[in-house]
Amino acid sequence: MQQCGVLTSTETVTEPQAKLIHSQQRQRVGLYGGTFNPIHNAHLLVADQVQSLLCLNRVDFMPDFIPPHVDKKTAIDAHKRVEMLKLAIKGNPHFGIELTELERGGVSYTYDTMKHLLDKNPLTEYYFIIGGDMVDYLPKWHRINDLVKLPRFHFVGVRRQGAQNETNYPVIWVDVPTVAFSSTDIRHRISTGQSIKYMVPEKVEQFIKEHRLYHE
Ligand SMILES: Nc1ncnc2c1ncn2[C@@H]1O[C@H](COP(=O)(O)OP(=O)(O)OP(=O)(O)O)[C@@H](O)[C@H]1O
Ligand SMILES: O=C(O)c1ccc[n+]([C@@H]2O[C@H](COP(=O)([O-])O)[C@@H](O)[C@H]2O)c1
Repeated sequence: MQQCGVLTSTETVTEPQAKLIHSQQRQRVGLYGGTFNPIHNAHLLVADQVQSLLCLNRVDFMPDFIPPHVDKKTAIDAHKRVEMLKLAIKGNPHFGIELTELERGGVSYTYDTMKHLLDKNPLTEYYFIIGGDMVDYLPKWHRINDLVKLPRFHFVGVRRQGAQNETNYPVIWVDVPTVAFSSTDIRHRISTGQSIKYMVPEKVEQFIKEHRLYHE
């Protein structure tokens, strides 16, 4: 079991120790960007495992406005995606929601988002969580070479079935049990009348039913 505490000392602190203490005072925040159309249990499992394995103070789910993927189908409106996120994370003190991309509007390029968040929060170290499919896609990301050079920014990769899960860009890989399904699978199951029980939190399932989402 990893210890995630902050260093304390009653003795005179040497410079390297001071630097260590200083670095540990920084907030370590995981950012989990996605369309979350809808959020599902694999997202929650990934966020929970990464938070605990990397000793992050918290993980913020960050819904995108227009996903940079050209081939992505239009998602349902942002308000409903956020409502489902709220229901899904309720009660977990390590989970939060970052709304900056919805507030900014337009295409949600991660470089633009990170420039903004890093400037706004100079003591925060960011860990941007991506699935293996997104890792494969990194060469096509907007200003990727500038993004990976940003200070206090790290990519955290989680392997995903069906992806190559390979890159030359710097990625901290975290071993998380693989769960194969996606939001696409869930939307498909709903539109064809199949059960999504245990694939999304119960409250999210209820919300989808009440609002007749994804029924086509
Ligand atoms: N089952 C999974 N295992 C690991 N990572 C996942 C999984 N599902 C989604 N992710 C990752 O979560 C992030 C947000 O994903 P997103 O909201 O697009 O979900 P999705 O299930 O991939 O959706 P869709 O099927 O609509 O593309 C991405 O980095 C994606 O790679
Ligand atoms: O900045 C980019 O070019 C870029 C390209 C692909 C994906 N992303 C981000 O990666 C996250 C996951 O993307 P998606 O398409 O799976 O929702 C989301 O926060 C996107 O904004 C970012």
